[in-house]
Amino acid sequence: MIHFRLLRLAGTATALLSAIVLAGIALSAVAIAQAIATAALFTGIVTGAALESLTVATIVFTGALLVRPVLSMARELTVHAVAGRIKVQLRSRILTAEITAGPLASSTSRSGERQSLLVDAVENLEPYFGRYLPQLVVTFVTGGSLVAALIMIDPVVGIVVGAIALAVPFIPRFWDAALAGRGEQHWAAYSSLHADVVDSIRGMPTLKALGAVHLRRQQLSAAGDSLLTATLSQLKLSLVESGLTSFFLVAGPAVALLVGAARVSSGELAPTSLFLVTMLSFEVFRPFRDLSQYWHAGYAGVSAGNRISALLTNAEHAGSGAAGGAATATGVTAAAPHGLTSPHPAAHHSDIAVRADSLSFRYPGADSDALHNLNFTIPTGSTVAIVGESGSGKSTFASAMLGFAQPTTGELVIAGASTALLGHEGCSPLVSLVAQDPVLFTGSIRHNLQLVAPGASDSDLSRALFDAGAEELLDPSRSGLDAPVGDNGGLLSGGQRQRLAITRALLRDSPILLLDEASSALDARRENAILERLRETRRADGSARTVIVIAHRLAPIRSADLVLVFENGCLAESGTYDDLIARDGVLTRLHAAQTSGVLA
Ligand SMILES: Nc1ncnc2c1ncn2[C@@H]1O[C@H](COP(=O)(O)OP(=O)(O)OP(=O)(O)O)[C@@H](O)[C@H]1O
Repeated sequence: MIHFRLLRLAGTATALLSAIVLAGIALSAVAIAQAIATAALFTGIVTGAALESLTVATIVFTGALLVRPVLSMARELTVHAVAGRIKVQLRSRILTAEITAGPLASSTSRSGERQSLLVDAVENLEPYFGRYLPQLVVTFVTGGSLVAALIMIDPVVGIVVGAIALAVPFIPRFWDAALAGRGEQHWAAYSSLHADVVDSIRGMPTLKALGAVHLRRQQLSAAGDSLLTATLSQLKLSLVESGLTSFFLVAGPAVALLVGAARVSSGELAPTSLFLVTMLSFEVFRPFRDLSQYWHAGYAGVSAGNRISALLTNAEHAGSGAAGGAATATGVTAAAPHGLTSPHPAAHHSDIAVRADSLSFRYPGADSDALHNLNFTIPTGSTVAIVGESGSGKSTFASAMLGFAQPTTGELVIAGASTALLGHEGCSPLVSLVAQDPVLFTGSIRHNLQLVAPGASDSDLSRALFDAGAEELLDPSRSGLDAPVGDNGGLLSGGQRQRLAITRALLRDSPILLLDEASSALDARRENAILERLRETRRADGSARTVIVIAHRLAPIRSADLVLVFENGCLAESGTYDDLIARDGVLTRLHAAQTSGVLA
């Protein structure tokens, strides 16, 4: 089972795999030399040869005895070095793929499943690359050479041994498909259980609050049973395979001995050659025996490798769209295909921060657009509010701003450059997103802030906390910047978490700050005060920052320079709050619904 797709996963370590193969072949060569010396010694003893004539055989035998452990150690070290390198490379490729694919791709798969792919699937590939694959090559090289040698000594014994040796790896190929299928089932059951456990741990407070712990326990227990069934079903088939392989491995040398003895009695093989033929026959099957220990690693590696390959291939496809003709936001230009707006050196200083030009976006597999034919401009330095009912496309627009949701048709231009050309890599320095439920990392306030601004001084951090209205976090009685935030900010209130996330975004100093319900945990008065402060803050170079606020609540949008009202993915209306309310359109309806309590 050499899968070339899997070989590609080994990346630059493929060449190093040959070092393991060479060490394996060297070990086999030493074992063969030892076998030949043993045969010579036996023959010498049986025929009563002079001791001096056995000196060479004795030296070879002893030398092989000493060299074998050294070579074994060298091979083990190479296996660990190569496998370690492959794992590091693969994990880094998977993480890069995850980052490139962005939140849209991850929203269609479970985080626990992705976690088991990153940890367990990569771990499963270690024995595949480090043991199974090199041993496969060693087995065919040494087994094939020995059978050829046996044929030269005695064609009949050689052909019989060759035929049995061929049966060992080929007979199991009849149920390859069944084993691969069960391997897939096993992996699916394993990763699903893993994902359920991750979900349960993450959602434990919710499960307890809902009184659903018992039900969840039952579901986990059922998932555990499915995994057990899948494991046993795979194990049964593996055991049949191992049994058959073991039979051939024992029968092979025995048959060689019988055939050799028959050839001796018929006078076609010298009795003294029988020792050599028997010893060499044992050596033909020794690498097969080693290989049979790694059958399981082979199947497990193929199932894991297939999943990793699929993920990487999907990411490459997804990435090729965004990265096609990509240019960095630093002004490196590329030819703009299909008339897209290409980045230019003045991109950061454009008067227009954002321009949607007949922008439409449809999620893969959806039957309607999440964003439909949007046309508007957002001037640089302005504060803009995007409002709309739930599901109207506000967060999808935020994904488009970050280069994750690439326009299905039309164009989204940020600071003079098309997001299709910028890709996520290019959009990221231009747009800092703060989501409603931001992720904080275990550690101190300083640790979370310096994640984006490693060189920022304490006064920079304090100013940013002030600008985000989070100055109470500097309270010395709470250890100030060194105060721990807890697991995902568990030691902070919802509003403090959100303001710390806004501070983090401010420290990135990007031209556009995008707040997606980022202050929803605050009361309206405080939310307004923070937005006012954000309007006043300047970037490090003194230029005005464009602030885009996605809001459910109407209170924070009253003072916005421009309000964009989304409805079913379309731009229903736009203007200042007062103009729109005076127009008595969609915003008025939203306003009325909110004040009457229909909308939250
Ligand atoms: N990952 C996704 N895959 C498929 N469809 C999606 C995905 N995310 C959102 N949608 C759909 O796209 C439409 C717009 O969703 P979006 O999240 O942008 O709305 P929203 O205005 O931000 O809503 P809310 O105010 O509730 O957050 C909805 O119909 C939603 O069901």
